[in-house]
Amino acid sequence: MSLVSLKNVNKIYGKGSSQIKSLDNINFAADAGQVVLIEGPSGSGKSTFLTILGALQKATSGQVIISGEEITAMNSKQLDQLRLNKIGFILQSYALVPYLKIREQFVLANIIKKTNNMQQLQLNNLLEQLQVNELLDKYPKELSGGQRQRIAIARALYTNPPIVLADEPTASLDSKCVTLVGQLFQQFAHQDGTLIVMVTHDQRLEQYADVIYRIVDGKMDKRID
Ligand SMILES: Nc1ncnc2c1ncn2[C@@H]1O[C@H](COP(=O)(O)OP(=O)(O)OP(=O)(O)O)[C@@H](O)[C@H]1O
Repeated sequence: MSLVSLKNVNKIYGKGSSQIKSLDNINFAADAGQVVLIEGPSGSGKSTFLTILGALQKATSGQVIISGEEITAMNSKQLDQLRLNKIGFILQSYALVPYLKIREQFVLANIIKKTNNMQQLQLNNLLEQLQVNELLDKYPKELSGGQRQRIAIARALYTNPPIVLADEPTASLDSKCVTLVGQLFQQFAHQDGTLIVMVTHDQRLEQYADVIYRIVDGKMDKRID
């Protein structure tokens, strides 16, 4: 069984004449251990797709199945638990807490999700691999966009989620860092069985993907398998 799947999913924003069909009958499935890339032009529905796949918002119709559970009927508490235990998010906004030093961002993640997080040594290795290990005593505002982005990636991976959903994870990164992140995603997927789903404009990430889909005007096609 697939780790995540969407069946006949539609998403309509707005009402009446101002309606926008952001997702149009999407069928999608992905397995543990895959790096999946979703590309498409601006406004094509990529972020909408990712937020529905991550149970951050509901589809207008269709089924969303995460780890064998159909989420449509879940209440907000159940959805919170599902997201906490199963999904690591890498969002465009980075979602770092502005008044916490970088090391405290990880302490906070450990307070929110208490079990199955990385040991200190694993975290140190991860931060070193992403070349952000010297930044632990800084605040987010003292970092560049690319440094913040790599911290957000480390924080998402820190809790060992079976599913990582990434929205434009390399938008602020130079090519050297794209290589680091691409290799890291492959390592987590192929060695640890993590499912990585990323939506992006960044063609530099294509070489690290096992499967590539394209969304145009809310419709999804598989491009490379
Ligand atoms: N909350 C919302 N309310 C109304 N319309 C929305 C909302 N979110 C997205 N849309 C619309 O849905 C469509 C798809 O948007 P979405 O953000 O998913 O695209 P995208 O491919 O991620 O774009 P980008 O690459 O620019 O981030 C767009 O027409 C957008 O304007």
